[in-house]
Amino acid sequence: MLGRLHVLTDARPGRDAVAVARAALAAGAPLFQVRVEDGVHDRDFLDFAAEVRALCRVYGATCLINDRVDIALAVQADGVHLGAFDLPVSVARRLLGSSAIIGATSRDAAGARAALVDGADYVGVGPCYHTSTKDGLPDPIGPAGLELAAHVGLPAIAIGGVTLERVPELLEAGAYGVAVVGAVNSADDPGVATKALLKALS
Ligand SMILES: Cc1ncc(COP(=O)(O)OP(=O)(O)O)c(N)n1
Ligand SMILES: Cc1nc(C(=O)O)sc1CCOP(=O)(O)O
Ligand SMILES: [Mg+2]
Repeated sequence: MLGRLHVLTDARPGRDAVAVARAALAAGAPLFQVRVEDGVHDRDFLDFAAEVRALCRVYGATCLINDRVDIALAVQADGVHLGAFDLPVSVARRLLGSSAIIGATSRDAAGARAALVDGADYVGVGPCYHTSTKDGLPDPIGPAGLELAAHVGLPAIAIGGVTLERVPELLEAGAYGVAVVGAVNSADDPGVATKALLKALS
């Protein structure tokens, strides 16, 4: 079953993303998405992904790779998350096979319907709120925008500015789950933050 809490790695310089991953996984995070900053060398992405993938195995969690089908194959991840500028879902499916988990970013209902037709397993819908984690995003769609994309037949994972306090309104709008960077990676205690998010999602 697809996890309801997707924790994305925060590999910005100066952060110990692996320590955060270990704490979140130990606290029960069911799914990690390995995401690195633009410009990271392939070799470094590969090594980091292999480390997180190995940790996910220890804790029985799902491991997805952001953007990169080749790295997912190389570390035997469970799947990938793909956006508008990444490989199409259909190509990733051909390369990864039917059992791979493939997520697609959707910004509206039309995008979510396209992801469904393309064979995605879930849609990452956002930005739901303002986020300081990523630049260049369109205006936030809010719970109302999420609601439109969450009812096309694929599990919707709300992303962008998701906090513990916002989880109830996102679930109310039809989210299957949430994806977070800051809410876990910038928390004083990533394990405690993970547990609180899981409780809110249950
Ligand atoms: C769950 C989830 N939803 C959306 C995204 C964003 O993906 P994308 O649009 O490809 O942007 P980058 O993350 O690659 O910068 C995501 N990663 N995860
Ligand atoms: C990686 C990413 N993609 C988004 C999108 O809307 O496509 S928002 C986002 C960053 C999410 O970080 P935080 O939980 O700290 O707001
Ligand atoms: Mg992408």
